[in-house]
Parts: sequence; C-alpha cells; structure tokens
Amino acid sequence: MSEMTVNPVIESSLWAYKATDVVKLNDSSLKAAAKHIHTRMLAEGYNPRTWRTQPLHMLPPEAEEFSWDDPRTTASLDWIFLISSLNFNFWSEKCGSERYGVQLRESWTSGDKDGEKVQVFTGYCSLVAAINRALEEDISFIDPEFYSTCPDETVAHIFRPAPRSKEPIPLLKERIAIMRENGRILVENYGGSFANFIQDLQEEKPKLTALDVVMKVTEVFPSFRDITTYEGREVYFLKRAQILVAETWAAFFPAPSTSNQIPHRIFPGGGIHQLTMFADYRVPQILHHLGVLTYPPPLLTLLESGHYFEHGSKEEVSIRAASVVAVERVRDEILALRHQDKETAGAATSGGGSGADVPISSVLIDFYLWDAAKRIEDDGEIVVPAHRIRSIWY
Ligand SMILES: Nc1nc2c(c(CN[C@H]3C=C[C@H](O)[C@@H]3O)cn2[C@@H]2O[C@H](COP(=O)(O)O)[C@@H](O)[C@H]2O)c(=O)[nH]1
Repeated sequence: MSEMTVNPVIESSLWAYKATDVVKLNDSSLKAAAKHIHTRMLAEGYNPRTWRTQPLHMLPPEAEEFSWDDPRTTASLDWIFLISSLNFNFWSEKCGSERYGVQLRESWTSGDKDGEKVQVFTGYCSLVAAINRALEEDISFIDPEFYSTCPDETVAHIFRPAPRSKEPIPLLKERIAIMRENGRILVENYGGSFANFIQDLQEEKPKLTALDVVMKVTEVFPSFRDITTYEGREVYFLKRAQILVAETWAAFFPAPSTSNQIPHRIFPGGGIHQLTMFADYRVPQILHHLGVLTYPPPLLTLLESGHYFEHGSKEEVSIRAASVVAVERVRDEILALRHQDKETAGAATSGGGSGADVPISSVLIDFYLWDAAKRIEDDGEIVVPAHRIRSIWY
C-alpha cells in the first residue's frame, strides 16, 4: 500500500480557496465560533462516542469483546459502507410532510396496529431509516451480494416514501447504479463484505491509518472519487470516502475506560486527525450562519433564489474549499484554547473524563457542526439556503 501522510484534500482546498476567491473566511467570527464550539463540546461532553448515542445508528461490539468473527462486526461495517455509498443529496424543493421521508413505527415490536405512533425521517436520516426498516423486515439489504443483484423494484420498495410524501428519494437511479457497482466490487474481490476489505488492508499494513483507508477506498471504488477539476487542476474533496472512514472510526471508538489500553480495532495506526471536514451542503450552511464564512452579495442572491449551481462551478468549488479551510482553522483555534485551559487550570483538572480528554480533530468538529445544524433546523431558525446541486458526491 502506498504511504500517504498528508491528506490531498487540505492542499487542494487551500489552493481552490485562493483560486476561486468568492467565499471568504472571517477571522474574528472564526475565533468566536471556535470558542463557542470548544465551550459547548466540553459542556455537552461531546466526543467520538456521541455517534453511538444516535438512535438510528447500528452499533458494533465494544473494543474489549471485538472479534472479526462476530457477525455484529461484519454487519456494522457493511451497514456503514452502504450508508456512505448512498450518503448524498437529500435536499428537496418541497417543504414539510410533502418532501421525501421514510416512516417508521416507533415500536416495531408492539403488535398493536391501531393508534400506533409513527415517525417520519427526512434528509440523511431517511436513508438510515429506510435501510434499518429493510433489516427489520428481514431483507438482507446491507449484504453486497444482495444489493448488487436484487431487482430495481426491490430497491424502490425499500426506499418507498412515507404516505404523505409527494416525491421519491432523489437520484434513485444513480443510487441503484452505485449499489450495483460497489456490491460487485466487494463480491468479486473482497469475499462480499467491506469487513474483508478492511481485513485485507490490515494484513498488508498492521498499523493501518484512517487516511490509508480513505485513499484505498478512493482507488478501488470509482463512485467515491469526489475529485473536481477547476482551472485545469484536480481538486480533492473526497467527502464520502472520508465520512465512511470517520463513521467507522466513531462506531468502533473504544469506551473511555479502555481507550488507553486498547488501540482502535479498525485503525490501529490512528490518524483520524489527518482527515478534513466533509464538504457537503449542510456544514457550509452552518459555517455561514455562524459568520465563519462570508458570501458576497451576488452569491447570496443566487442562494436565496434557489439557483441550481453547476457541478465544478466556481461557486461550488469555493463554498466547499472554504469550508475545509475554515474547519482546519477552527481546529487550530480549539487546540490553542485547550492549551490555554491546561496552562491556567493545570492538566489534572482539565475536564475530568469529558470531551477535554478526547483529541480534537476536524472530523469531530464536523460531526458537532452537522448535529448543531439539525438542532437549528428543528428550532426553525432562519438560515440562508444551502447551495443546490444534484450530484452523487455529497
Ligand atoms: N459534513 C457532514 N455531512 C453529513 C453528515 C451526515 C450524517 N453523519 C452522522 C454521523 C455523525 C453525525 O452525528 C451524524 O449522525 C450527513 N451528511 C450530509 O449532510 C447532507 C444531508 O443533510 P440533511 O439534508 O440536513 O439531512 C448530505 O450532504 C449528507 O451527505 C456529517 O456528519 N457531516
């Protein structure tokens, strides 16, 4: 495996941020946002295991009981792989219950159909809900053999919209094509599981790092190659390859009591700090809302009017690149704040088992910001609309 220690997304984004010169970072707002995120993360005890508290997430075994032979290990890796393969483009022009949503019964075990409570999930959560619902219905949807060959109608059934939704899941045809391709690659070369893909890499390199996996996924699976050409130069964003690795990292993150003795079971070589934020359409929106990113008036007018941007356009590349650069800067600011906290209070009293003990990374900041974006949405706060592009990349 080729050794790579610097993430190409960092250098690409810095270059593209300057070359596009549309979106700007606001220094003082960035410092204020970093302070706010730092304080909130500590107060909330936000840490990589917060991922495990999301009700829809499938949980692998804890690090102490980890085994490659445990079916929960394979299932959770195949679950994360399928989710990450399809983790793009959920925005809708429709509002409220008319937009695509997936309906789940609140209790799948309760036999009482009359008056049962249902919940409708939209956005990214609609994807997770549809996959979980298929599993509850005994459809082995996360099995690459299954999703590379099952009829298109089965996939359409699995993603069936809630009764009040007035649209199907966006880009269903593209999602099906990705499932066919990724499933076939896993079946033909990796014994039909993403778990084998990881095991093969670990055999090749026992101290496997997060970045090793990002680069290998990008090489092996064409639909993960989120690389744009701008002014004749390749610009790497690798949104879904990085989020695939980040979700795997978080899902298998050892509990605090064990994290000192047990290395990460999937990434024994560590390296989550080498990853960047995942340049989607939601985190840039909240970075703008926090004042970290500033948009020039013509861009604001386009966003407010619901304009469809071209993939690879100056505006799109600028929004994504500036977001990556901004979160790298926020991370550096938080590192400095933590250092200050330690100097003032003494290392022994800096957080006592909360988030302060967890190394900060752009990944953790990204997760925090995405969760915060959901809260802002739930509270109905007015924000500038996210940039609209129909694409499989994010
Ligand atoms: N940068 C970034 N983008 C993320 C996620 C996630 C979900 N990650 C889970 C793991 C940890 C978190 O706590 C979440 O539980 C989805 N997305 C992207 O958002 C968009 C959908 O948004 P909306 O339409 O509002 O649901 C779409 O582009 C989708 O690809 C993330 O974490 N970071």
